[in-house]
Amino acid sequence: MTSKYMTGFGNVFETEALPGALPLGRNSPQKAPYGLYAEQLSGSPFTAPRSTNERSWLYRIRPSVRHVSDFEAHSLPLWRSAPTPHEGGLPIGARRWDPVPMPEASTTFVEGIRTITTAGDVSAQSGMASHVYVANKSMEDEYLLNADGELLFVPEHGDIRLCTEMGVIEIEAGEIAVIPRGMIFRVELVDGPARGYLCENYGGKLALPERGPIGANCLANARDFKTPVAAFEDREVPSTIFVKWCGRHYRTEIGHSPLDVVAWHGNYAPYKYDLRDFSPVGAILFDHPDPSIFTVLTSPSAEAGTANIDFAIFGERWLVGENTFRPPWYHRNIMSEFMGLVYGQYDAKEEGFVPGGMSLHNMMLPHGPDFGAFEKSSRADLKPQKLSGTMAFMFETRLPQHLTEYSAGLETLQDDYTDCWKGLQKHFDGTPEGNWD
Ligand SMILES: O=C(O)Cc1cc(O)ccc1O
Ligand SMILES: [Fe+2]
Repeated sequence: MTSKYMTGFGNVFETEALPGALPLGRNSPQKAPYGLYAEQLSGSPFTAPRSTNERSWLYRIRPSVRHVSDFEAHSLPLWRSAPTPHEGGLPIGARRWDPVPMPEASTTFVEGIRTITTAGDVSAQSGMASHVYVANKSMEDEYLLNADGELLFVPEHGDIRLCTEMGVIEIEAGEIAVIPRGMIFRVELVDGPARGYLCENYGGKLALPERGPIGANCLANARDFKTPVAAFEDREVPSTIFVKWCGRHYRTEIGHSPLDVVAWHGNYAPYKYDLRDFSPVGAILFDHPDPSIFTVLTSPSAEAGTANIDFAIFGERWLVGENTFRPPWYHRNIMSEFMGLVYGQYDAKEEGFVPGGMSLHNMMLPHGPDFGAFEKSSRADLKPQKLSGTMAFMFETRLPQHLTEYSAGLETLQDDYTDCWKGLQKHFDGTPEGNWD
């Protein structure tokens, strides 16, 4: 199956899977074409400024009150929501994990969500959660509605297909997708088991960052984002919708597929993006700029420049800085940094940080290149160097991130991570050159 997309970020789109299904000139005709029901899906308050106002009109076989109405409690103990403070024993300190093991038992995407960190408060619509998903089974006649936040998918292994109310998105490692808050969808596996990272954004919607003096081009360009065309299912089979609402899980049983939107228009919609389309702008003479230059998407908070989440990537690029220590510097940061690796090697941690693995460097806690990276880069011949075949990323938030009981107890948690800095010796000997023997 090849999905079809419309291009642009935040555009007002219109799309119909059957000719004439989209009413012309009005949103709510007395009788919508094909006997469809008209329904508005509001992603922002009605009165939000135009720049952040998001809503779509959906023309569907049944209104969603026929899909999602009677709930029973459901248990998904590993999919947690903020706040989860102080579950992980010692709450602070740098942490790194090898990949979450693939499950042996049959596991769908919903069953395979494992929360690694949470930040903020889901009911206050502020903060986020970093998850890993593992799945070896497609969701069949099963769907998810997450009222708690939009979901940013970062696949690491295995292609997945996101069948949503507003169309079908396929993504592979190197691509991302965002499913808006409240959208119903299911996840299918395209080529076997899948694993990836998931950022659940409780706060302001992910948007393109300002470019400032960079100007009108580069970084993530709006035209490279893709939103699916309308696609609907008219399938009458017993089906389950899982609902996550204020951190609790529910389920509702219905007799048909809820993916029954025949046409839609608006600017509240899912999208995908190929991270390899990102055009990095960096230091072309000296020094290592702040990683914010690699921000793909940002979830704003009410405070300017203080993101609820920045999603930044570290992909292919040239390093050309003269008389420069080229990897990231040592630092402490008021924001907290969850990192993952999709493929390749990360220049500050060539060993130990592997694809599918992850690390957490929390608010104001020190970190930086490991001993090997420091030694190598301090002594390297500074010819232009291409970092190839690599894609690391960061979910960075203004809020501290808390481990869950699950992530603190994961068998793949590296108990020797902080040893990676143990070799860093004193080079100070009172002379301006220092001692580099
Ligand atoms: O800690 C990290 O590896 C992420 C990071 C990368 C970088 O280039 C600069 C700062 C930073 O926090
Ligand atoms: Fe950092």
